Amino acid sequence: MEKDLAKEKLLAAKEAVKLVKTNQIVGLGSGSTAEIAINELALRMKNEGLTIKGVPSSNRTAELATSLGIPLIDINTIARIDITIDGADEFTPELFVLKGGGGALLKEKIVASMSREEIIIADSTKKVKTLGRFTLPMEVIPFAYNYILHELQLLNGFGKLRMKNNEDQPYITDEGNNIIDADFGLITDPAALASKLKAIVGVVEHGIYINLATKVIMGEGDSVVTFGKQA
Ligand SMILES: O=C[C@H](O)[C@H](O)[C@H](O)COP(=O)(O)O
Repeated sequence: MEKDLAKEKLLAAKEAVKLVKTNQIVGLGSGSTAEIAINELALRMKNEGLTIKGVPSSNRTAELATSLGIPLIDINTIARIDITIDGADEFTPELFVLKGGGGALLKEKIVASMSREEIIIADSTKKVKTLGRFTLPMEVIPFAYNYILHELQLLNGFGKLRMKNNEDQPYITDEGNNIIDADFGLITDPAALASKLKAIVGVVEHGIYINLATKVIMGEGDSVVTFGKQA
């Protein structure tokens, strides 16, 4: 039977949004699954009087949250975020996560790093045994992209500069950088790869999350499955 991914995303989003308490500062993720959660948050505000302040992880998310009446707070005026709900391109049951398919990984990772709880929500196609089925997005300084593409080859990887949809121009992130999508095959040692990538000059950030996600909530069929310590 074909999976109903929209339903699985909605189930995961609803479950995650139940964890949000009134007066919390809430990190707002990016991407199609996170956007469902943002809509659900707005519904709880309207129906239950939930009061929150949101920290958006992308310009697009900021626009969506504002259009739904979710008040935002400047990330540089706060020390911590109580809870963040975000999507993922892949995750493992051990809570390694790969993100950045939508190009928002840098701000998402900053928001995640400031969050006491980082809740990843996903449909069941996102669960993998080992990261690497999806290419690994990396945010890079435009001046350095060609150098970085060569350095990735020395790590037995293959990178490609992401282009804008239907255009001959490189994709530009919210922070004015480029994205390289890198293929390393299956990533059997995410920590080792992560530190090698961070050591390349010009790499701003990569999409591997290690010790950042506190819980993954996955929709599967008609129910949700939770991964993580508090599962
Ligand atoms: O840059 C994009 C983000 O990391 C997204 O959270 C990720 O790509 C998953 O997006 P979606 O929920 O649309 O599959």
